[in-house]
Amino acid sequence: MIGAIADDYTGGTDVAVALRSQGLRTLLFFGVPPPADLPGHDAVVIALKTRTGEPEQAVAQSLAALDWLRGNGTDQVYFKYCSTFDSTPLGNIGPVLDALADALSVKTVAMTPSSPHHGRTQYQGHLFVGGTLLAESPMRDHPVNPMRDSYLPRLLRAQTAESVGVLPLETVRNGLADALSSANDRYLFLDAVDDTDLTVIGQALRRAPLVAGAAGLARGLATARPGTSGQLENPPVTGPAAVLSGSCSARTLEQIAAMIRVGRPAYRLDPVSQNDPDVLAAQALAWYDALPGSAAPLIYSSMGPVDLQRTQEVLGVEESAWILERASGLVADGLVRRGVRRLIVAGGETSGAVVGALGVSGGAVGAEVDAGVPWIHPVGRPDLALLLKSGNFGHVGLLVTASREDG
Ligand SMILES: Nc1ncnc2c1ncn2[C@@H]1O[C@H](COP(=O)(O)OP(=O)(O)OP(=O)(O)O)[C@@H](O)[C@H]1O
Ligand SMILES: O=C(O)[C@@H](O)C(=O)CO
Repeated sequence: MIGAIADDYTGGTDVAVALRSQGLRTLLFFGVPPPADLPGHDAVVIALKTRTGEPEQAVAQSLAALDWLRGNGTDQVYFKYCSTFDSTPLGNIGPVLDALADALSVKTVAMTPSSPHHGRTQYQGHLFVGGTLLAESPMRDHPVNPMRDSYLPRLLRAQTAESVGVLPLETVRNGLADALSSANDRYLFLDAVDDTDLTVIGQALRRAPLVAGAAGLARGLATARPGTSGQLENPPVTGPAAVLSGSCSARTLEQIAAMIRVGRPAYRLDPVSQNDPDVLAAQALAWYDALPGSAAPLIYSSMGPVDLQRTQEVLGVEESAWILERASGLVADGLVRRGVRRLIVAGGETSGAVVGALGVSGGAVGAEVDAGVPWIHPVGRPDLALLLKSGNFGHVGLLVTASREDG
């Protein structure tokens, strides 16, 4: 069984749907699950909220997830980080990898954030986003972890004392097995620019106890698994929809503009004018209560880099994120109590706050609305569906279409 540990919640849904797409019956948990009788499955994803915050906590939670996975029949652990390698010089990818590799006594961990389905590719150790170097993509303005370098070994070396190397594309395509067996580096970034590369890598790594990367390599590993056995099915959920966004990623901003363009009611959470998250949330819910129509509304704090910098100068990066994440959780809870049945959330951290506030411990992976964006059917809540959208995922009209009455 493949057991994946994802460092954020939207990353968890992304890797879960990648495994599912290759026929693996996949269970998704938010946080380390309690002991339970699980339905038949071929893969488990434990989504954590460890991308940002203290490295010690990220390590402790990842090791707890590892213990759970080993106790539940996992023969291959996959550490899922972001396809744009979201992290800072303090971590948390390096510290978590060090801890997992030590715990599993692994000499070399092969990895790549390449995920061609999402337009991410690795060439000569450099990460590209839609053909643009990472550091020249909109990720350079990310609110919490701006990515200002594109060379993966340098990014990881800042986070670990272990050695880091690259397998160039030519070696991946001609001589991968030899290169892997003679590798001396603790971490090895494998170039991959298309799905065939990832399938070949997945085959070569099918017995590796620990592999890391984004959804692309998880898909490659899944293709190497024999005897897959169908899907866990969930009927579609109907009922009122709402969109909640804390993502400031470029694609989310375009999706929000599309919501506003088609005339959806929209309410902006502004932490500068109100820095008490409870009041901020109460005001948004009062606005929702006064809405006349039935069109799914948008509640958002998303803003472009210039406005964002201004907010962060006033409140600080962590404080503004904390206010908005707490407010988003309260708003989500209030919306569901008011009858929202399809809740669409943009942003990984924001999704973490929402899932926590709703007390959702996990769910089945349902229909994929767009690459890496599946509906999640929370355990014990057959009347509720969540769409947790990674910041840069989805077509421009995704928020509009997913929240339509027939979405
Ligand atoms: N107006 C704002 N001012 C300051 N911080 C904000 C604002 N809006 C959102 N944030 C914070 O920015 C962070 C956005 O991260 P989040 O993970 O939710 O989105 P993302 O990075 O676009 O998504 P993903 O991680 O899926 O790529 C959150 O912590 C959120 O609270
Ligand atoms: O890999 C990605 O880009 C996403 O799954 C993600 O991690 C978003 O937070």
